Order: sequence, then C-alpha cells, then structure tokens
Amino acid sequence: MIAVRDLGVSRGGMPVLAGVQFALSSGEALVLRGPNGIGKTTLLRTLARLQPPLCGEILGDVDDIAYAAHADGLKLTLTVDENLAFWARVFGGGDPEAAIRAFDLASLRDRPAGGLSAGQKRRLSLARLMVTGRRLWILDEPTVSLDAASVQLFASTIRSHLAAGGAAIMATHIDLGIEGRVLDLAPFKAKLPAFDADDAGGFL
Ligand SMILES: Nc1ncnc2c1ncn2[C@@H]1O[C@H](COP(=O)(O)OP(=O)(O)OP(=O)(O)O)[C@@H](O)[C@H]1O
Repeated sequence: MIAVRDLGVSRGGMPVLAGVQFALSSGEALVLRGPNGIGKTTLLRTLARLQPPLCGEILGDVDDIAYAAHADGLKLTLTVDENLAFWARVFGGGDPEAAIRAFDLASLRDRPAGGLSAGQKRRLSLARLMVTGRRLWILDEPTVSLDAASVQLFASTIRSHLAAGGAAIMATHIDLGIEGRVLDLAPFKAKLPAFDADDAGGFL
C-alpha cells in the first residue's frame, strides 16, 4: 500500500532522517519508535505528502491516506454528529454511526466539539478516520489524552481496520497490543553536514 525507498526528510531546512526504507501491505501496521526529536512527526508528515521529501521515493496513492496529527483538527462550533457528517461528506466515505459506536460517542453526539474534554476530542478525532473510507491511516501519537478504556477502543478499531484490508503507520510510545512491525528510527538519524572551519572566516 505504501513503500519508501532511501527516504530523507528535513525539518526547518535541516536533514532529520536519511535512508529510511520500508514497505507496508494491506492488513499491516507499522509502529515508529525513537526518542523525542528523532523525526517521527517529520516522517509521518512526509509520508502524508504534507511536506516534500529531501530525497528518495514514496510509492503509493496519496488518495489512500487519512492523516491524524497531534492537533485534533475538529470543527469546534459543530456538534460531534455534525463533525462526522461533515467529514463523511468531504471524503464520501464510511458510516458515521459505526464511528460513533466504535468510540463510544453516543452520549456526546449533540455537544459542540469545542465543549469536549481533551480525551473526548481525541476520540472524535480518531472516529473521523473511520468516516474517511481511506485505507492507510497515518497517526501521530493517537493515544495522547485517552484513558485506558479509550485506548482499548482505539486498539480494537485499528484491529478491525487491518482485518478489513486497511493499513496503519503510527508513532506511539505505548504498546497497543496490536500485531505489527516496529521501525526504530535511531539508525536513520541524519548526519549533520561537516563543519568547515575555513568557511567560518573571521568568526572563530
Ligand atoms: N517547527 C520546527 N522548526 C524547526 N525544527 C523543528 C520544528 N519542529 C521540530 N523541529 C526539529 O525537527 C526534529 C524532528 O522533530 P519531530 O517533531 O519530527 O520529532 P519527533 O520524533 O516526532 O519528536 P517527539 O517524540 O518529541 O514528538 C527535531 O530535532 C526538532 O527539534
């Protein structure tokens, strides 16, 4: 569903990761691991084509991708129901009622998203993925703000998505109990360009 060859990514003009390679098929999950600042968000944004790669290739259809960033990206004045209906209309995808059930949102359906708690907003944001109908979910720290029960709802949604032929790439520090591969990004840390003292002129 997606394959990456010799990919280099950058942030703020600086190389962050180099030589990243992997391929992911339908039904598979890939978890990105690595310390703070290694480049998980930068890689996910690049895979979602929100920023261009520094070098290398990303193979796969961008229209397969639904991306959920750190920020929840909700329409704060719309209700839970209206948010899901909006995204279902935009993507022409899945069933909002299934998403409401999967993330236990029935009792919140008439509440404006702006009036939800952080964890409730996160549940709505993840429910949104289901109505996109997209096959490849790219998720940045999806469980932030979720309580233990909501983490289980999320894990079970991911399992169903994989079983239905979807795929997921996510950065998370917690073990979701999902069968999947782990990609440690530490070995792909980009080397900074060598410092040339001659170029520093009279500044040293
Ligand atoms: N807005 C920015 N401008 C410039 N550099 C940035 C910016 N945001 C992040 N960086 C730098 O880019 C590098 C990669 O950051 P990134 O957010 O991708 O890491 P991460 O692995 O997702 O980190 P975390 O686990 O803390 O979320 C880091 O060295 C970081 O300092």
